[in-house]
Amino acid sequence: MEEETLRETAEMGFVIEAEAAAAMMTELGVASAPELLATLVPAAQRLARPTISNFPVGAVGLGTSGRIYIGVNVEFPGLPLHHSIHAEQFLITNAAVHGEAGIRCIAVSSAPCGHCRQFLQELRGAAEIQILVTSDGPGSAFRSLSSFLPRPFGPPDLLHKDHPLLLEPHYNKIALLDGDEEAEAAGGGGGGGGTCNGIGGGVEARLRVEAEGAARAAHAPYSKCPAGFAVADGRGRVYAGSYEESAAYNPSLGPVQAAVVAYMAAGGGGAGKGFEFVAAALVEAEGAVVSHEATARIFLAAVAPRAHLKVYRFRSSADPA
Ligand SMILES: O=c1ccn([C@H]2C[C@H](O)[C@@H](CO)O2)c(=O)[nH]1
Ligand SMILES: [Zn+2]
Repeated sequence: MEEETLRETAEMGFVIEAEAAAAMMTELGVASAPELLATLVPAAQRLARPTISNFPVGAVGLGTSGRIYIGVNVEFPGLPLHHSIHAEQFLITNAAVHGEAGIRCIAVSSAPCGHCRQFLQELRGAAEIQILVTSDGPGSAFRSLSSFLPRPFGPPDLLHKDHPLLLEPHYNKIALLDGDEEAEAAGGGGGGGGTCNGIGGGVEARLRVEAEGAARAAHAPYSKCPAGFAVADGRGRVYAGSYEESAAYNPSLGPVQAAVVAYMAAGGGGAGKGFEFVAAALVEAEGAVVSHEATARIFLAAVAPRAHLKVYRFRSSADPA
């Protein structure tokens, strides 16, 4: 039965539609959706990219829509460890990329680390998120996030209670500067027209539009510096991710990592394959107190050295939502 599950999950990738989840429950003789999550964890682990640790982590979460989202850890040889993506962060970002409104239940292969317990605080109703650790054995049960992290520090310490949280809609005001202003803002380095690296203007335009949309949707209430990143593969397909901040700052997930999640969730970068990025775009505020440009350049130099990066700026508005 496990082999069958593995095969099906590999076919369905990182998102399982509600109908497909129901069919899997019937096929596997599983009584409830949360029970199905635990059953899928080994298959999720097989999608991980632990190229440094060789320690695959798989996380499987149930969305309020009934969809199931998979998360895996992703490591990047040649880069500092803080560029790594934890499975739980991948799961939440995967849900965000697909417009999911909430995650209430997660099964994960090993105990969530402190950094992930903190990252999950960004979700509305975090205390009640139910987590099951499959390595705890067959008798293990779902337990609330508040039992994993009692007395948390989180969004209520810094934000008004009505402020949108992660996975809730964000409409940050982003109006890109035009080419000339942008060249000035970038010190002459980021502006100008034309195409680079043999990338068609159509792809370049889509990268800009997708990165801008991702910046509009970013959760950056602490720095007020929303940002979005988009990458294009060799076939002209574009994947975008939004910056996701944590109230505790360090567990924040950068827009570059979020775009990697979007790329992998769509089937890119599987085991044995590299990250075939040929071009990228970053959208962030001019003079942003939190900037991702240097990090994005370091990341691309290590992971996809041929990829050309264009940086687009917008004039920072006083109050991004
Ligand atoms: O909560 C956790 C703890 C660890 N890892 C990953 C990070 C790294 O890739 C590897 C070893 O720590 O496991 C996760 O994905 N989630
Ligand atoms: Zn973690």
